[in-house]
Amino acid sequence: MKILSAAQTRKADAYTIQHEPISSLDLMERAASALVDWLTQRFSPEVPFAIFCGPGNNGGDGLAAARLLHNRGYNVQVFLVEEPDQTKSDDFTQNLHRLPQELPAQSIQSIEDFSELSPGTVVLDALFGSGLSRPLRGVYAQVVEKMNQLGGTIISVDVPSGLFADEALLQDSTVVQATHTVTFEQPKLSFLLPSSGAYVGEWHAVSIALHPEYLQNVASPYQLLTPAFIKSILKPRKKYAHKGTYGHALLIGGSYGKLGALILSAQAALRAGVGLLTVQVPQIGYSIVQTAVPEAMALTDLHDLHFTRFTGQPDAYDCLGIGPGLGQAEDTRLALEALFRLHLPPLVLDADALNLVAADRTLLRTLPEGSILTPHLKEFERLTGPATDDFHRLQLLQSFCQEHKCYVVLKGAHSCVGTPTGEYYFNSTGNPGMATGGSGDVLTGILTSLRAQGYSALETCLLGIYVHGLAGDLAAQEMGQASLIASDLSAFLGKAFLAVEKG
Ligand SMILES: NC(=O)C1=CN([C@@H]2O[C@H](COP(=O)(O)OP(=O)(O)OC[C@H]3O[C@@H](n4cnc5c(N)ncnc54)[C@H](OP(=O)(O)O)[C@@H]3O)[C@@H](O)[C@H]2O)[C@H](O)CC1
Ligand SMILES: [K+]
Repeated sequence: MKILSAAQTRKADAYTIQHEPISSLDLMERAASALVDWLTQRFSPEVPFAIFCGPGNNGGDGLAAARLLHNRGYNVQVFLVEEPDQTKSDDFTQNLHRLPQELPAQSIQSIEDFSELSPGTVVLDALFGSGLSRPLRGVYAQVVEKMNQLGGTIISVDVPSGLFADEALLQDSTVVQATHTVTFEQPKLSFLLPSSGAYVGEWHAVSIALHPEYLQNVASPYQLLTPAFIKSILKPRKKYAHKGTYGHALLIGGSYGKLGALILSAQAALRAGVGLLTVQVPQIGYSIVQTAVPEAMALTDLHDLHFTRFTGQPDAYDCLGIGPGLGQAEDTRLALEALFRLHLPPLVLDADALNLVAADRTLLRTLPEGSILTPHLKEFERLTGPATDDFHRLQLLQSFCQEHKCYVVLKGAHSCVGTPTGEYYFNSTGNPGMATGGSGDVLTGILTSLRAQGYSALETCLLGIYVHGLAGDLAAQEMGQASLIASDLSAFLGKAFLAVEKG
């Protein structure tokens, strides 16, 4: 699913109005009824609504929704938040005139006009949407602060007021803290980024049937992963397959006290379908891995406690994953330097391998093309330096991937895959229960496994993050988020793949 900028959304509107054709007022009516359908499915007519409308078409949506809710028997109050002589959009004005007599719009021109709401009132935030052009000030900021203080349910129409759809927030901006955001057609880019996304609550995209031609042809570097798209990547298994058909992966990692990370990766790699798996561990890990992961073959390092030299044959493997529990000893760094000088199969680098690369620019310069790196925000910052905000971080992601011709899985609530050709893919699965030790090691195992099975680097990243998050969602449905641990992710991988196959 393409993520459109605010400007592209406006062009989509205009294209739809022109080519459907449909009047802008009727498109607003279509948006408002999609919003009201969403509301009436979740709130019964006993629930009172207070609808706060701004001066533009976001406010117009609010007015139209007020009328539709009122006509369906809901108890609605309408408030117009306005600055003196601020121009109103045409469709706003038309919908203001359409309000029934018994539903007067009350004007709020200063915070003193803000009357108390009855307990349990649901606030509908229709102040500003994709047309926000500057931070909220004056009565708008005061009303938003009051809304947030009420502590009740707030449903934002299209975008939480005060948030830009595709630009960073300025320091100490006033923004609605939404419980839910009902957005039209697609999520906005700011919904998928950590700091701005925190205001959105749960977002729900409702279709308003924007013209498909525009959506098909518009160019956007930003995509949100969908079940159908992921299903199109999944390769079906062949009847006459043998274990060699599904590749041979190698995982290097584990060090004193951190063997578990490597074991989690190994179990995940097997559950993600690789045909053969070999792990290289320090001497202390030999009997541990042979016991914990009997399906894996084991190589040992000469050193007792950590990785100091690759002891296998590179061309025996279809993908090499390195990093889980690796440690950052000096002789491990040297071993990585020597490894990068070999002719290697495709690489997946995680955790300590990333930190070693970040600390040594020569390692970064010799990073093989097409490698997959899986940093979390902190590890990424070590690679590129600090980002001023989430949008700046996306620029750093793009230039890093282009400079090093690599793929980066930037892990987070909506993990983002950066590519050497400048695209960004946002994940749509996963939950906060996955913020637990070892979750990243499982992802490394999945990615190494998929790459060894012959998926391209990009397919590996997209399918890998999707099933990793989906396994987490399926596990959380059974055990809740707090009790979810990394090994549950591997345990639910099979169900995740089955769910992807079903589509
Ligand atoms: N395809 C769709 O998604 C559809 C969306 N719809 C709704 O339309 C809004 C976008 O409407 P728009 O009128 O472009 O923008 P807003 O309603 O967000 O507000 C713009 C007006 O507000 C003024 N403004 C902007 N920022 C501020 C501010 N910080 N303080 C005060 N006033 C502000 C702006 O005036 P300026 O000229 O001063 O910038 C505008 O007057 C979208 O979000 C959806 O809700 C359609 O209903 C259907 C299709
Ligand atoms: K809004």
